Amino acid sequence: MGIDAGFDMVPRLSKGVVDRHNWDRFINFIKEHYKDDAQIEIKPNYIIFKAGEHPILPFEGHKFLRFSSKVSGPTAAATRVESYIDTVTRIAKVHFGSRVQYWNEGFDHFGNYDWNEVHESIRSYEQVRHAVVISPFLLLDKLGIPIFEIKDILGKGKGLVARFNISKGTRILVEKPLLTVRSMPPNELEPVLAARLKALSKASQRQFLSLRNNFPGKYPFSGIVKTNALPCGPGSPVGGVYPTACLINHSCIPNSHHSWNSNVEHETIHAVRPIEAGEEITISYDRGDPYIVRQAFLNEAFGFDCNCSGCSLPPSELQASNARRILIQGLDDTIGDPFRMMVSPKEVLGDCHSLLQVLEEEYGGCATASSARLYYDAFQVSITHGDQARASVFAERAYKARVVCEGEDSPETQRVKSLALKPSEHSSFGLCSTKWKTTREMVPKSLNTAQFEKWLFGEQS
Ligand SMILES: C[S@@+](CC[C@H](N)C(=O)[O-])C[C@H]1O[C@@H](n2cnc3c(N)ncnc32)[C@H](O)[C@@H]1O
Repeated sequence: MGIDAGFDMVPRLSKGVVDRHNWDRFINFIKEHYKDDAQIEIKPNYIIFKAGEHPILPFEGHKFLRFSSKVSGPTAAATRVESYIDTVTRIAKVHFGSRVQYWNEGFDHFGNYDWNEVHESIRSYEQVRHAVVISPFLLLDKLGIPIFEIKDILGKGKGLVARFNISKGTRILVEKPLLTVRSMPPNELEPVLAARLKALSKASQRQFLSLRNNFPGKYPFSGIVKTNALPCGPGSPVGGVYPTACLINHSCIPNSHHSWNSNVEHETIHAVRPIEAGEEITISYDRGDPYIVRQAFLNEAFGFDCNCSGCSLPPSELQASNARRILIQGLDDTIGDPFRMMVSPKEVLGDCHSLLQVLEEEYGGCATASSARLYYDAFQVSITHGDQARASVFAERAYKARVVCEGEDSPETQRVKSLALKPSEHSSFGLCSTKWKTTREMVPKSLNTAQFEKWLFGEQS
C-alpha cells in the first residue's frame, strides 16, 4: 500500500497541430531542465523518471493521461519522486494551465481517470509511431505565427523583416487582394476606386487607407494604388492591392519573388534564397534594367531612389553589373525570336546556356523566375524540333525553379510539371521539324555533370 500522487491531463490532448506543438515544447523544456540528471532517461518514445514507480512522459501528447507514482515513505527515493512530480506538475501547468489537474490520495483527492484507462495509455507509449514530418514553416503558418514582422526601415517607411532563418523556396506569405483594378488615368480611376472601397468592409477600408501614398493630391485613392499595386501576373494591366504584401520593399537583387496565382486569385511571396533572421524581405518592382534606367523608372513610378546592395556597388562593379544586365536583356530578346528558333535551334540553345550563366553571375542563384522562363524557352526549342529527351529535362528544371518561386500549386508550376512527364503533349511538338526526334527514354544516363550539360544545351550530340 502507499499513497499515490500526480497529475492528470483533462481533457486529454488532441492530435491537432496546436496541442502537438505545445506538448513538444513542454517535452523539450523537461529534457533541458533534467539534462544533467542521471535518473532521467530519454527512451525512443518517452522520458522515464527512475524513481518511485518510474513515471513516464510520452513523446506523443495525445496518448498521455497521467504522470504519477506512490510517494509515501521517508526514504530518499520517495522524496526524489515527490520532487519530480512537483516540478513536472509545475512545468506542465505553465504549458497547459488548468488542464493539468494535480491530485494526492493522501488528501483524499483522486485522479480523473480510471487506472485501467491509464495503464492502457501507458502501454500505447511503446507503439512506435511513424513520424509525420511537418515543415516548421508549415507549423508556424498553421499556428498563425507569421515568419516575418512589420518594422520601420530606415529611409523606406515600413517593411517586412524575417523573424527566423528562412530557407529557399519557403512560402513567406499568401494573401488575397483587398481589391484589383485595371490600369487607367487617375481621373478615371478615382471614381472607380471610390465605388470599390465603399463596397469593402470597414476593416478592409482601413487597411487600404493605411497604405503608403507617395502621390498625394487630387487623386488620393489612385495615389495609394500607384504606390502599392502589384501586377496580377507578369505584364498584366490589372493590379492588386494587399494589406501585407504591399509593405514589401524593393531591391534590385531581391531575396523573394511575388507571384499571382490566377486559379485561386491570391498573391504568394516565396524566398528565392536563404534569408537570415533579421534580414529584410525584398521583391523586385522593376524589369532588371541597368542602373540608370531602373533608377529613373523607380523614381518615376514609385517615387524613390534605390540604394540597395545592387545600386551601391563600387563604380567598376556597377559597370560590370550593367554590362551583364544589357546582355541578359539582349539574350532574352534573341531567344524569344520564333524565326531563329525555327532555323537556328542549336544557336538558341547556346544562347539559353549563356543566359543561364550570366543570370547566375548577376543574381547569384536568386534568379529563379528568370531561370524558369529560360528553361521553358529551351523546352520550346527542343519540342518544336521533336526532341522529347531534352524537352523533358528542360521542363523538369523549369518545374523545379517554379516550385521555388511560386510553389507547387501555381498553375504554371503544374503546367510545366505535366510537360516534363509528357513533352509530346505540347501543341508545338515537331512543329518546326523532326530533325532532333528523340523519346523521353533517350536522356543519357552515363554522363558526368559537365558532359550532361554539354549534351543538354546541344554542345555535343
Ligand atoms: C509598396 S510600398 C512598400 C511599403 C512602404 N515602405 C510603406 O511604408 O508602406 C512602396 C513604397 O515603399 C518605398 N520603398 C520601397 N522600396 C524602397 C527602397 N528600396 N528604398 C526606398 N524606399 C523604398 C517607396 O516609397 C515605395 O514607393
